[in-house]
Amino acid sequence: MPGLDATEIRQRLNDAHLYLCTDARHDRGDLAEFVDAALAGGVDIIQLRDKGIEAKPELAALEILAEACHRHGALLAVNDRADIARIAGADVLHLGQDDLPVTFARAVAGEDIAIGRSTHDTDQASAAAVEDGVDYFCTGPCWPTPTKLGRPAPGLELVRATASAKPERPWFAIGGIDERRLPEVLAAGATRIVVVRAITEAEDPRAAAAALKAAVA
Ligand SMILES: Cc1ncc(COP(=O)(O)OP(=O)(O)O)c(N)n1
Ligand SMILES: Cc1nc(C(=O)O)sc1CCOP(=O)(O)O
Ligand SMILES: [Mg+2]
Repeated sequence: MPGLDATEIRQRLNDAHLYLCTDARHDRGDLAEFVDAALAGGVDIIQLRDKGIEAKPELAALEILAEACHRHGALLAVNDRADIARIAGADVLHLGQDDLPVTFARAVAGEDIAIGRSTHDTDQASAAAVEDGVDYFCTGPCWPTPTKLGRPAPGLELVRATASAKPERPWFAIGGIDERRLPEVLAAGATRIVVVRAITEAEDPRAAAAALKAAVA
């Protein structure tokens, strides 16, 4: 499958509103069906986030995600690992504050990939809004979340501060967001969101994604 170039990826990133992180669902064995449903519901970007997964199963899971993303016109994202992102032909690499520095990650992952940054306070968000090589950033957690245990939550105050700063780069709110809480996130000024459990744990992932997408887009 031919990959998208950097300009197309950035354009799609700019148009994206709903970003999903999922693990490889080895416990359920339904990755292909799950991602197909989430994408059919309107997810714009899917990240494989499976902490501690070995390279071979990670690449196998990414092959499933890549095929589904291609079919649905969505972006494929890899968490943490620039080498895996490059081999998998991912569109996006997501890096946290303690992950690879962006210059090293870009040297490994190549030019035709967008790089995202996690931020947890206003200094980090302001830096990510202008840092060379960064294409988008996330602010969170909006609420404490079992998906990222031990990460203190700056809450919606960080969303408000980021929205007031009017960054030129796309940015997403993350952490504890679900359909019930989404109106508060939007009222705080976010126009793009990242979710995990709101879709991965939904009985009907397609309906869950569609409800979030309708509210956020
Ligand atoms: C889209 C998106 N936003 C934030 C994160 C969190 O990244 P990080 O802080 O590096 O934590 P881990 O996910 O690696 O545990 C993310 N992965 N994706
Ligand atoms: C992976 C991750 N990163 C966060 C951050 O703030 O950077 S919050 C988070 C987990 C979000 O999961 P859920 O939607 O299940 O609450
Ligand atoms: Mg990380």
